[in-house]
Amino acid sequence: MRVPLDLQHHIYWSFFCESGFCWYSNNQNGIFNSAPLNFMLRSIFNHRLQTHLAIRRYTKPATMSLRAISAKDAASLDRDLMETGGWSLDQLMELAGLSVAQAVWKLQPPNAGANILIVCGPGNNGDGLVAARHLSHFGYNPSVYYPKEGKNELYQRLKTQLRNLSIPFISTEDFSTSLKQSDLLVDAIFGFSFGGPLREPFPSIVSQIESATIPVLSVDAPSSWDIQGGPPKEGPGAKFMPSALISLSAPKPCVAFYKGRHFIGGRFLTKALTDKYGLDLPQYQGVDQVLEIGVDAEGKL
Ligand SMILES: NC(=O)C1=CN([C@@H]2O[C@H](COP(=O)(O)OP(=O)(O)OC[C@H]3O[C@@H](n4cnc5c(N)ncnc54)[C@H](OP(=O)(O)O)[C@@H]3O)[C@@H](O)[C@H]2O)[C@H](O)CC1
Ligand SMILES: [K+]
Repeated sequence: MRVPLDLQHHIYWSFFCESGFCWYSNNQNGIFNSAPLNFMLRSIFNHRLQTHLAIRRYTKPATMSLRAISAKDAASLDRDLMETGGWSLDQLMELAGLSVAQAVWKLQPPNAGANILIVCGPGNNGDGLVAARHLSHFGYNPSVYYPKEGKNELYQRLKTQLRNLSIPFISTEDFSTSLKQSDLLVDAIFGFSFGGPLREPFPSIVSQIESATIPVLSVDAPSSWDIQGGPPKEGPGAKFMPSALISLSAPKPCVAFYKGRHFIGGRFLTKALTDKYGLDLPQYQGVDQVLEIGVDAEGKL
């Protein structure tokens, strides 16, 4: 959500003054050691600091926080959508994947780096497969690493669609080279059904992503993180902090451990459903399938 220009001016000015206040505070034994000057500067900086804090409060809605949904409720919400809401899994994954592709665009339009590596997992977090198709149509050069394929025939159809667009599938041998040659990585390995320590072949994959120097966008949760408890205490993923995260439908509790840019996607919820699960209905703008939000999700868990 955009902050109006005049407000931005105030924010920059108050930030400047706040920085000045810190600089001034660190220089009290230097040129600012006269008592009247000291008092005058402190008043000015305090006034500006208060203005800054007031503006921060005023701008809070610009980085709105949305209530989080537990893994159990997220699975139940998906069942509601499909069993009583008239949705099919294909449709939900299509919109989820489209929002992932739009988040990539917002992070990095193709002219800023078009080589996108998408790592897909065996479950529905593989909506990265859908994102790969949209990214190709958006003008990117996506490639997909799909080390353990899911059993659902839907994934085979998605693979066919990607092959028909000549989107390359990367082999395990080529993964580390491909990682070095890419401009951004989409982590679509595990979402809200991940649990327990990583099983093969994922420990080494997560380790490589964790130490990658390119930006990473994680889908629904940083893969290897416990959905409730955040990063593992040790081992692969313990230091994994993707530069961006897109939560689908609603943030998951592990967002409390996350620092970085945060988007919400999956523009298919109704007010009745968000009310049932105690969630917020994101205020998407125009035709956008994705909305940037803050990271301080408030829990209803
Ligand atoms: N409403 C929405 O917002 C929608 C979100 N979608 C996306 O779907 C995922 C949830 O998909 P789901 O299939 O339930 O689960 P995951 O993709 O998170 O993971 C399941 C697979 O992961 C394997 N797994 C689990 N833990 C481990 C582990 N420790 N090590 C290795 N592998 C693991 C699991 O393997 P099993 O052997 O246990 O079966 C599964 O294969 C959600 O997060 C969104 O991204 C959809 O688009 C629908 C709408
Ligand atoms: K993920």
